[in-house]
Amino acid sequence: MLAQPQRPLALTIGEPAGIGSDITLAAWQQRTETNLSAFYVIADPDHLAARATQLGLTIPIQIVTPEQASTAFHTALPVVPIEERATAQPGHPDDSSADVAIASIRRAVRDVIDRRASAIVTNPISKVVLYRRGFTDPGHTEYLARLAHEMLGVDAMPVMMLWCKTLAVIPVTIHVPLSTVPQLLNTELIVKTGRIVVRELTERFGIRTPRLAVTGLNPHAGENGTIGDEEATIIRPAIEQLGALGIAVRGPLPADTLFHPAARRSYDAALCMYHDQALIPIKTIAFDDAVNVTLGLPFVRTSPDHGTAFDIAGKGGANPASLIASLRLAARMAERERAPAPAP
Ligand SMILES: NC(=O)C1=CN([C@@H]2O[C@H](COP(=O)(O)OP(=O)(O)OC[C@H]3O[C@@H](n4cnc5c(N)ncnc54)[C@H](O)[C@@H]3O)[C@@H](O)[C@H]2O)C=CC1
Ligand SMILES: NCC(=O)COP(=O)(O)O
Repeated sequence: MLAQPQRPLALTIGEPAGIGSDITLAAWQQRTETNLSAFYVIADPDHLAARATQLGLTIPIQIVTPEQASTAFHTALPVVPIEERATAQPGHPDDSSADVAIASIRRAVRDVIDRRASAIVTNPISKVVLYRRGFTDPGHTEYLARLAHEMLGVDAMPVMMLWCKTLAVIPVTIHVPLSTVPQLLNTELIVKTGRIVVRELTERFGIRTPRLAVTGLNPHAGENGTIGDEEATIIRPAIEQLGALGIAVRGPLPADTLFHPAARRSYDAALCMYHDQALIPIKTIAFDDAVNVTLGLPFVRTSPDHGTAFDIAGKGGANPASLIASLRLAARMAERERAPAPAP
């Protein structure tokens, strides 16, 4: 069977006052030397053009349908327009911000479900701006699962993974207050998360037998129960269940010694108990080009590891490397999805 031509990637604009526009323009400019697959950005074209002017860039912008994007991509930045008008100045989100960000995400999901796009790449949103508008999900990760249910009828458990070439980390609990982590952690959650990670590292990353390392929650992984008992009551039973499923898994391991180079070579992904335990190590070693991947969804979604960077938006200092890495990884994952399965 012949493979069909690759569909373009759908890129959301994110928070209009953030650096989403800056790094999108820069990524398109670097499309040849970074070997980018075609993408289109879902945005207010006038707002994007104004940002290019603010940055002193001369970049051709072409309004397209998703079907026209791959052809246009060679000579212009393809923009699929949304109805909502963005009015926010760099660094200053306004009343238009949340509606634009949400409309862009919804359109991207629609396009990937309707097979006009091969995968979704999201620019950073400002969570607090969305919350003020009544947005009830903690972030993209959970919102995309909600949209998968709303638009596709699929019940997905989304799993956040931050990935770079030498490390993959998964926060089992995500955007929750640290004080609630011990109540939210449970054996079933760790097992379900671990199973999704192993399935997707196999299917979407081509790792035949993924090796998991699981952190403890407490210092020194509880020091045999003398510094907390979550390792014994919650985490170790989860590791035993994952092991009984044939998964290569170790732990609970002290988190403070799990991320030096030699330790990192001993596993393919680290399951961590809370957000900062996972994200601090990867943002420390690879802030410029780590990628946020949502596992567990019925479509591919990646995103830069950083946020809206209001302090530098529109000023010319935004590094597009993490967005470029996100576009490249999404294209690779979508390509793997598209490849015909090997004969049994
Ligand atoms: N996927 C998403 O939508 C994400 C959204 N956020 C949101 O972003 C907002 C701001 O978050 P912060 O914690 O301030 O983190 P941030 O990543 O936006 O900024 C932290 C520091 O890194 C710098 N920085 C970030 N990206 C950069 C780039 N590409 N090039 C050069 N410098 C860069 C910023 O200028 C700032 O000094 C929050 O509202 C948060 O919710 C944060 C992470 C991911
Ligand atoms: N700290 C990572 C982050 O905030 C990304 O969240 P999401 O919007 O991708 O769910």
